[in-house]
Amino acid sequence: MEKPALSGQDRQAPLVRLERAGVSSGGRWLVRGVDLSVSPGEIVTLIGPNGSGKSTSAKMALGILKPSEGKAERKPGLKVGYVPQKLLVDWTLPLTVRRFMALTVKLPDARILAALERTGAAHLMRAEVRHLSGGELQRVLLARAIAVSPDLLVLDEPVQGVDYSGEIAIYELISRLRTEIGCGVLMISHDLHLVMAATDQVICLNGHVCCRGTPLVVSQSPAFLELFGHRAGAGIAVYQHNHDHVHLPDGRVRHADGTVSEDCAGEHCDAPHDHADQAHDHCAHLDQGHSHAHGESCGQGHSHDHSHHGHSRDQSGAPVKETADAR
Ligand SMILES: Nc1ncnc2c1ncn2[C@@H]1O[C@H](COP(=O)(O)OP(=O)(O)OP(=O)(O)O)[C@@H](O)[C@H]1O
Repeated sequence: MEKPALSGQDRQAPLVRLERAGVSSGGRWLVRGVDLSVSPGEIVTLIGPNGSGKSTSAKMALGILKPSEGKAERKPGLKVGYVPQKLLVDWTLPLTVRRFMALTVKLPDARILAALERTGAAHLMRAEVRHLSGGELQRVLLARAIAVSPDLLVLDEPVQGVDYSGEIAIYELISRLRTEIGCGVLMISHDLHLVMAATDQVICLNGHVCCRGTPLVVSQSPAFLELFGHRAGAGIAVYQHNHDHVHLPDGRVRHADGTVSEDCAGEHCDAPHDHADQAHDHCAHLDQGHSHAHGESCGQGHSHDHSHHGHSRDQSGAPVKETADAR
């Protein structure tokens, strides 16, 4: 494994950086020419079809795979929390969440509980892992990843086996964890239908970097549309909330059309909170698992334009298969 080369105390320095990195195996390139960096507090999402090199790129970033060409650099002493795509667990054996959390890293119960509390899974501490639902398992895996107080979270398909509303809740959770912990996040998403708007950068792979940018830029990029078809571009939902009014410091309200009034009566907003962010990523009620159609009021005291729609997913019902927890 190569040595981390990033010089390190600057908090804004990238936690991890790939430069023109590629891996070849058995005489063929698995992925090539990958440039990416993740800084503290930043979320970078890798998308792309099956076999496009997402996991391979993440493994180069983690140091599990050494690039055959290009560079992979990590901040010295980098602590990584990893949610792998697949787990090596014998599901015929009883295994409680508590034991599972401490399988690869020795963790005191208090730390396990605190991590589970952060992901809304404290009540599952004594549950058997094999009995967890898809969403519960992902919360437990996230808890296990954050229990090591990571600088960087690497999440390989963190919403697999999770239904639509649960998927939004998990994205909300990841976004909140990033803010609370201040870690960087490198996320792999196979799902092209719902990309978290909190993502600072989406990198679309297809054996090489096909396009990159903000979620909206990528969803409209000709390379993305060519790769996935125009239907994917039309169906992709960037999960964001576009508030339709802004509460001004003097208490008045500026509406989407630029007019200003004394209040926001008629806009389903009885909570005088700040709506100034036009695409923020937090809406606590979504953690309770419900969702809204585009432009629909959430009925939770303020009005949103919820842009998550056009979604479908393959529900295998068997979120965890086998192999390779590289933590
Ligand atoms: N250890 C390996 N040896 C040889 N080939 C590999 C190895 N790991 C992955 N590959 C191949 O490399 C390519 C990229 O695989 P990778 O797992 O990175 O894709 P991915 O985008 O994460 O796919 P998926 O969405 O299906 O998980 C695939 O063609 C895969 O078969």
